Amino acid sequence: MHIRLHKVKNNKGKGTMMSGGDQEPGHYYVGIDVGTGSVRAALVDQRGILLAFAERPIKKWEPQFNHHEQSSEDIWAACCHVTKKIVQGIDVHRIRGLGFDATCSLVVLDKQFHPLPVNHEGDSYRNIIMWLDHRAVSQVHRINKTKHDVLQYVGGVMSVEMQAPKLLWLKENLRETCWDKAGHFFDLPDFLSWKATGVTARSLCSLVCKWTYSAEKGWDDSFWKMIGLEDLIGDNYSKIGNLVLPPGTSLGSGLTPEAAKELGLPPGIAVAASLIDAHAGGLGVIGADVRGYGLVCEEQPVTSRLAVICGTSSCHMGISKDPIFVPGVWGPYFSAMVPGFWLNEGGQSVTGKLIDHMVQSHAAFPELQAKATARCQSIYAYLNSHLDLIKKAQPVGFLTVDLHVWPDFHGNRSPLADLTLKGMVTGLTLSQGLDDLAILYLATVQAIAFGTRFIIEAMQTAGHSLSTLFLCGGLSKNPLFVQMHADITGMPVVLSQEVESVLVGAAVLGACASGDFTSVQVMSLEEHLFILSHSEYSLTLFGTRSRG
Ligand SMILES: Nc1ncnc2c1ncn2[C@@H]1O[C@H](COP(=O)(O)OP(=O)(O)O)[C@@H](O)[C@H]1O
Ligand SMILES: O=C(CO)[C@H](O)[C@H](O)COP(=O)(O)O
Repeated sequence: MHIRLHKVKNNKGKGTMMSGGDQEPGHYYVGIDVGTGSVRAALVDQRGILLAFAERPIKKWEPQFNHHEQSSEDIWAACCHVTKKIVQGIDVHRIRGLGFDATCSLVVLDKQFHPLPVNHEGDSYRNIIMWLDHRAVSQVHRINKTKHDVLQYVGGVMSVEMQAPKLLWLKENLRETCWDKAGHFFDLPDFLSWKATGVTARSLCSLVCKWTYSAEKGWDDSFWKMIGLEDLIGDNYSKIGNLVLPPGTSLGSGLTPEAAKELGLPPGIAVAASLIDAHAGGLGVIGADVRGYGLVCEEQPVTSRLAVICGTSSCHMGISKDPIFVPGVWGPYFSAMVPGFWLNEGGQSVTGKLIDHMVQSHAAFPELQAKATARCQSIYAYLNSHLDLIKKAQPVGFLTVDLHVWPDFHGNRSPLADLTLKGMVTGLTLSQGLDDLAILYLATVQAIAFGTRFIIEAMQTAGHSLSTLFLCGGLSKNPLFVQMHADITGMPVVLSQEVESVLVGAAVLGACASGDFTSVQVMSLEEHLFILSHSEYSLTLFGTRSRG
């Protein structure tokens, strides 16, 4: 069976400015999404429709193997650049709110809010330890050996990608140049809302998901004492956050005059407590209105949906009314994504990054680039059409019969929760041509999709009842990636017609903070189906093919 594609609603105004000609003047909201590789901004209207979009790459450093760093100044400058672009030519006084989402990277500032170095070189421009940084291996092993109760709420095992091991690494390795001088440790989403408002409040999303904060009980002093970071308890946790707000809450007096000037927005507009990027994507898609398309999830509670946010990494977000403990899957986190629901977050630490790595490091990559450029196609569009040609000779299921990839090139986040795992490829031959590259690419995509199936099976075994996937993020623009997820999980995959769903999630935060909407979960349609504020959400549906 081939992919079926239904446009179910009009994508009015996409990519254009609302001119006021055929539309009533209304309110606008700005969403800013800081991914691993770039910053994106969008102008979104009251119906959740994206009117303008801009993107800018951000810098990354890898000074040593497994050390990944960024700069908060570089990221803020990119936020300003893209925001100025999307508001060009519009009446900025119609903008009512601003929301940020970002990767869960660790930003370090001194007591005067100046950047501090997180590296042995003492380069304070590089003041961010990125989420995928695996420098704190020894620290996370020691943290896990404590078997402290807070670990139950991160899948039973803390990940090296969370903040506690990174903080301990800074204390043990950069005591004088960083730790002793530090005044503020922020998750990147919270750094951005502080930069915009001057308010140091943290989002419940960041602190619950990455810092062991409990929505019900707050910080646990005994954990920080047990792991040797008792100094963070002082001054009522002022360095890591003592005012914790639900995502979408309006912060202080809104956008400061200084930040307003830098972003090209009016001062005083509402700025929301932020979300981690995967959670903004989850919020952007999980509540979509799918009535009328014959999907099994139409008759099921929202807890039957799994949002999969696929960019550099993939994050698998499933919600439940009661806490579900899934070994090796992060959470359960209360109210960290959808208010009032528990969240489990499965993940694969590198997916887009793995595909890019496999393709770019192959001997036939220069040939691929040259051929794709000659056809004005992206390398992935070219590879997908090349696979279509090969498939004419052999059915797709047979192409990778002898070639298998184990995708844990950066450890396994879920459900094995083992950072020491490595990647593998079996079935290699001496062939180095374009066919070989295309088939290796296919095997990599299939391996990632099997990884998703593995996570889903762990979640189902623990008590989730999942039936439908909702994909978003850069990889959801790749039809092969989407189709393999449908084939290999045996589940239908729903895509939004608005491909920038993560940004819609960020703008929903701004809309909520503005007071124009009462909650990020504003409309209750039926007892078990809700939609977010973007009620005209448009969908593209992909059919399911049977396994094998
Ligand atoms: N049109 C596309 N086709 C195939 N892959 C894509 C496409 N667009 C983006 N990607 C892949 O998606 C990944 C980046 O996704 P994105 O959501 O932008 O990442 P991040 O949020 O981590 O910065 C990269 O691996 C990139 O190669
Ligand atoms: O840990 C995560 C979410 O909890 C994400 O993997 C991290 O934020 C990076 O996201 P992306 O792959 O979209 O850049």
